[in-house]
Amino acid sequence: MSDAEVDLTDPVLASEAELAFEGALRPRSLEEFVGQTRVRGQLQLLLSAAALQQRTPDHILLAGPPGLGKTTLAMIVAHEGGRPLRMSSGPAIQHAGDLAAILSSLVPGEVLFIDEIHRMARSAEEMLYLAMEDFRIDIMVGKGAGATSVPLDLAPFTLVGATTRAGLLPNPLRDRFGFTAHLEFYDEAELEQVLARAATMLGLAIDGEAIAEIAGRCRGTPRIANRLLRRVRDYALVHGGRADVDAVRAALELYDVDPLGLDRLDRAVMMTILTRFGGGPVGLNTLAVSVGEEAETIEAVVEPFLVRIGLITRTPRGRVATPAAWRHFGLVREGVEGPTTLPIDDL
Ligand SMILES: Nc1ncnc2c1ncn2[C@@H]1O[C@H](COP(=O)(O)OP(=O)(O)OP(=O)(O)O)[C@@H](O)[C@H]1O
Ligand SMILES: [Mg+2]
Repeated sequence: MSDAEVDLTDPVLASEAELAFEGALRPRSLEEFVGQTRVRGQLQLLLSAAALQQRTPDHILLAGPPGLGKTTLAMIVAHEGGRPLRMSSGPAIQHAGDLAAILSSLVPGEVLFIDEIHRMARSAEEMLYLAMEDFRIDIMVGKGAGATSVPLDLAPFTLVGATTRAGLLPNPLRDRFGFTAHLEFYDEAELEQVLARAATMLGLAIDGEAIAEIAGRCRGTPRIANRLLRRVRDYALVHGGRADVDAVRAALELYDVDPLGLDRLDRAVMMTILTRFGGGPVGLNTLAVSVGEEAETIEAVVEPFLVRIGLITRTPRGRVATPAAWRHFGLVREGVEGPTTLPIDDL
């Protein structure tokens, strides 16, 4: 998702001012970047080796759900190497010519960030293969029988691609990245660090218990953590109280964020599987139509988190609700004996 767009699937909508603030909260170095220990180590090695040999680092693909730090890492790659950064996105590259214009104007060593790279035009994708491999493109001059292709040398650059749907990238493109980083959801301890850092930057006095409560409810996602923190700040401000655990609970209830961090769309998806399809299996497209949302959003935004917390599983025949899901929503599957509700701690 590009940072210019407001994420409509987010539990708490962001205003423009808040998007700007999100930018200000971005860690600027690998050292400041919380969590993703594995990816951080891998990136560190790749960047240090390139620096030692004084060459441009290999191309990097960053894959994972929205809000886990892909754009942030792309900026860090440029910043750590002291390289200029050019930002573009798949949807902005609808013709090979759009890409040729960008590639031919890169300066040596520049980092080219293409967000949502899976949404780039096919013709541009093919141009990119050659550019990534040989730092060269072929430009077509003229039309019809008289058309000729003219090779154009490019400055060496590092491509950083980001995608929420690595599976949609054609193999030839995926294979040309020297390294693919799969970003994972953050655990609660890491999210607490993200929140503590953001609270300091916001000048918000908040206690550890309140931070832990938010960390447990932000879908393993730093972007959501930062947004929920701002809603808690608002709540404390308006009610003239402290940003304590009561303020967190009240604010998050107001914004429909449940104790597991599920937002309205997550719950709509779960309730559809549970009540309309008897727990599944249900196919992705059927599910998307039933909740009135794009299949891509369900697959990239909603599903990874529901799978991760064990509420659904993906099977070849479709999505299936787990026993934990029936319990969380206090429902009983038809034909199955059992208690109607269990405390959430049992999940
Ligand atoms: N590891 C981290 N440590 C601290 N803050 C982080 C971290 N990762 C992300 N953030 C915060 O979360 C926000 C969202 O991160 P970012 O924009 O990089 O996500 P993204 O993966 O590019 O999302 P999208 O797929 O929607 O573009 C940033 O403003 C940043 O402050
Ligand atoms: Mg991004």
